[in-house]
Amino acid sequence: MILELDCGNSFIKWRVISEDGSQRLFAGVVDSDSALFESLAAAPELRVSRCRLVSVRSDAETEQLVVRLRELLGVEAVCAQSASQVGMVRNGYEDFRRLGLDRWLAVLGAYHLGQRACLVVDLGTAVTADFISADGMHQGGFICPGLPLMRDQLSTHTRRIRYDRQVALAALQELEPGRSTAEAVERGCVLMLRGFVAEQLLQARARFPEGFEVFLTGGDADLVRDVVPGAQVVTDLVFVGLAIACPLS
Ligand SMILES: Nc1ncnc2c1ncn2[C@@H]1O[C@H](COP(=O)(O)OP(=O)(O)OP(=O)(O)O)[C@@H](O)[C@H]1O
Ligand SMILES: CC(C)(CO)[C@@H](O)C(=O)NCCC(=O)O
Ligand SMILES: [K+]
Repeated sequence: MILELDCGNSFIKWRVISEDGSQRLFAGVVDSDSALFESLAAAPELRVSRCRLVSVRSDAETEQLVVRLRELLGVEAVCAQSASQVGMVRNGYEDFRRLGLDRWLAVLGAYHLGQRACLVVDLGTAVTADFISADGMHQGGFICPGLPLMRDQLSTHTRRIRYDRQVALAALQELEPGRSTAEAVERGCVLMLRGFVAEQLLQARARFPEGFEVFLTGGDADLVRDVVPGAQVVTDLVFVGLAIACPLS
């Protein structure tokens, strides 16, 4: 079994796939290294033989996780590294090492699945958009705060924006002007995301008149999916790229 980890800024997405990669055996989302090991301990008949991971955390945090994987599971994790090119796909950053590895892997995954020009939007702690031309050139992208950061900033920097998490979930049943703080903030922030995605779509249309594929990923992808009819929501997009960047044989 192969353990795959996508270590984001707030959560670790993990999954266990079969040796040949054809089956997804276990999967989960956790908020800490220790929660990860608890989840793995609870997976019945888990036998991890190999491991690959991508991390946008600090080198020290990533190294600490690699050490614990070695100690607790006896596996040597292979970590995705920056590259200026993988296959046809070329990194468009001035300094390719600066492009977030989750973005780079999502770009690799999208181009592999789409086989033509692509727009990739990843909606997590941060929201990112990346453009790839039909011949595999990454043209750069955009970064902005994601939903959790927008909410937090509003409550941190105001006195009276306060509401209950449960109320917040109910507020997103529709997007009419809010009639409570929870509705006003939750819907306002979702509309920011949707506006961002709509703008990326306009840019992609202008850049790629021959047509393009849109990929949405990240925990909040469902909140914007209907902004882009025809978009593919690929929850595992980073893992698709991880398998390309870190082949294990
Ligand atoms: N099962 C889940 N656990 C945690 N968050 C979830 C879950 N399902 C949806 N979400 C949403 O996903 C968002 C977090 O996204 P995601 O897990 O893609 O990113 P992250 O690890 O926080 O950040 P990033 O990978 O961008 O650094 C939260 O805003 C939350 O609302
Ligand atoms: C933008 C995030 C936080 C998204 O997870 C990550 O890709 C990252 O830390 N990137 C480094 C900065 C950059 O991509 O330019
Ligand atoms: K991410």
